[in-house]
Amino acid sequence: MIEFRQVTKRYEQQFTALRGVSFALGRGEMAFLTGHSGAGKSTLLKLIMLMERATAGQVLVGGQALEKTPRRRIPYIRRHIGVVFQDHQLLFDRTVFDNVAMPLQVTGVPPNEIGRRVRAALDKVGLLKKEQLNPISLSGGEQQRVGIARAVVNKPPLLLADEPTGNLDPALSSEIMDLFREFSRVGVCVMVATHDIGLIETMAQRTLELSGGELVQDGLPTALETRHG
Ligand SMILES: Nc1ncnc2c1ncn2[C@@H]1O[C@H](COP(=O)(O)OP(=O)(O)OP(=O)(O)O)[C@@H](O)[C@H]1O
Repeated sequence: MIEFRQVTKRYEQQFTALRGVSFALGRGEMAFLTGHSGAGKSTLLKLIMLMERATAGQVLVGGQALEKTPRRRIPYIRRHIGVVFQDHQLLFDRTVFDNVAMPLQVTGVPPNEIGRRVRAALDKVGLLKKEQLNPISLSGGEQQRVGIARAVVNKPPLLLADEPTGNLDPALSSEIMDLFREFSRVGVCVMVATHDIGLIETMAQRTLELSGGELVQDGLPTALETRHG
């Protein structure tokens, strides 16, 4: 689903944010992406979302090499990627339902189909009963779950999350991770960028670690623990 082949990203022809990064993540696979601040995590996610382009090497999403993607195709590619942010970027002037419906409205899905799909997404994150509330009245963990419902409402084959548990306590964080794991079980490829080593260690999932723009680890977190501990 995602493949990096010797990817290098240099900003403004000088600062190298990623250097020779190679890995592949398949359909239904889940992995954490970790590393110190400035290690290149956001840059890696931006390359997948086509918010930045690689300076060298190849990024493939769904088997397609992104460097050949013309600008006009970018919105189409992005529609196949669900994104979850730390601050979840919900709109507080509309209901939970309307927040989740947004990606469908912009692509012109008919209203009764929107209702069906939004409720299916809210059901998956356990928020069906809260569809008419304003997200401001929800807890931080619930707000993050609304963000996840919005990210998956299009049924994207790929789900990216950037520090999705940054503001949550450990119990809520592991609930959110369980949700991601469920999506991966039904075939979604999930990549979660996080600083939270404690969370990674409890999850026993494949972990890609960046350091100074290089991929220094790709494996289970026991290896990470040994290196850091
Ligand atoms: N648009 C840009 N122009 C120039 N340099 C940039 C740009 N974006 C990121 N960088 C630099 O690239 C490096 C990697 O940044 P990136 O945001 O990918 O790191 P990160 O691992 O996500 O960090 P954090 O965990 O703090 O978000 C940093 O040194 C950053 O300053």
